[in-house]
Amino acid sequence: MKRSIILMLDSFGLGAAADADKFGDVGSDTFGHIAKACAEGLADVGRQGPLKLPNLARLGLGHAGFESTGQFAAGFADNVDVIGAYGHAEELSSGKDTPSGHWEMAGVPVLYEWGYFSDLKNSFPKELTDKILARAGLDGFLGNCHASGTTILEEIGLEHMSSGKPIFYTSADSVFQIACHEETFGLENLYRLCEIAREELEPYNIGRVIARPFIGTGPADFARTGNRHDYAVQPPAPTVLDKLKEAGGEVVSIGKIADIYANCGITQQYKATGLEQLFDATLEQVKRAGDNTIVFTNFVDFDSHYGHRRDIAGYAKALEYFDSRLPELLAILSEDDFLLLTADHGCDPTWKGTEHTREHVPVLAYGAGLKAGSLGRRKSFADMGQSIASYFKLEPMEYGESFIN
Ligand SMILES: O=P(O)(O)O[C@H]1O[C@H](CO)[C@@H](O)[C@H]1O
Ligand SMILES: [Mn+2]
Ligand SMILES: [Mn+2]
Repeated sequence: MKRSIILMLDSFGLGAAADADKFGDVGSDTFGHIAKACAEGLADVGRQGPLKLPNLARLGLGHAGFESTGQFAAGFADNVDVIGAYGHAEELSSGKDTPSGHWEMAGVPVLYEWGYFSDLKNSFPKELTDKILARAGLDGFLGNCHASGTTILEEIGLEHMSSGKPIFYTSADSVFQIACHEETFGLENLYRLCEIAREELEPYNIGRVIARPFIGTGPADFARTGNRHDYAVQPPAPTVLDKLKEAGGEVVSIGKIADIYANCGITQQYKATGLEQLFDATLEQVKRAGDNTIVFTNFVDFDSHYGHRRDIAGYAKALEYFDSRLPELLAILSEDDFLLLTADHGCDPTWKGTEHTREHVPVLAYGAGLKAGSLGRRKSFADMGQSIASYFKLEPMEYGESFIN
């Protein structure tokens, strides 16, 4: 029986990439810097002491980090009995965003430039926002800037509630984000507005429109909800998910995966909010999965709750929780299954600003006849897509080199 389980630890980078200078990210290292802060006692909120990830270490995380950066992350050493095949990968895609990382991992790098709204203030062309507002029957909007999604709610969330004007904001990513209160503005109204924006953004080559619903009564208790919805454009070519679907296989999306691939190549989807629910849903779907199935989960919290929020202790605690659940998954895998743990970009919580960081990502592979040991530095995330194609005996992808025979 052939089944591939992909766990995407959103933003869990493994050290700056060779081209990090183009992004202002030289020296960034999501994993290494979290481990360092933990070892120095600087991440003792809700957890304590050195970063402990024994199960990820057995899959080769510490070793992959060593090969990526030239040094073991604090608390990780080579005296671990590694059971997995481990490596790290460089990104071919031009951007350090979520769709680029996911699509490349599935065999389709993004070699063109996305459109960006690069002005920090007055970020959106008036022509564009006028069209969106007219179609939505709204007489104005707030924001119009680069922002952190939680900070902007503290600043203008109340004004949004009293005026009924949606909050439009962006970031260094190719995104158009709309934050609205779930009750005063309404979730369905927000989704409708995002669909209009998606259509009007067509000429701007923007990767994603993101609905950012929130609840609460004021800055002290505003909270974004799990009803976030991403409206991505379609990948530029069929990914390995499309190929497996076409060949009659099942591709099970858990969490944001279906959104990120614009539903392309997905045959079943399950929503879940938070690491615990996402892990539970993954286990449930792995138990149900038959032959020729991919179960693919995006663990978004690492990125959205901790990386972008520059919350080092929160990130460390989340990693430790994730690690503690891994034995449950390993226990239900059979020898033939192909487990892959990776990331889509970095988001170093010790770094300046609130954006992603251009980093290598881990490639932790287990099962599928793979021998324990190093896979080295992979030239593209697409090596994972190519390996999945090879594992399922699909036509080879255009990009990537398989590490599975
Ligand atoms: O600050 P928040 O709203 O979490 O936004 C972040 O999340 C977006 C999509 O992942 C990124 O582009 C970044 O802007
Ligand atoms: Mn991401
Ligand atoms: Mn992000």
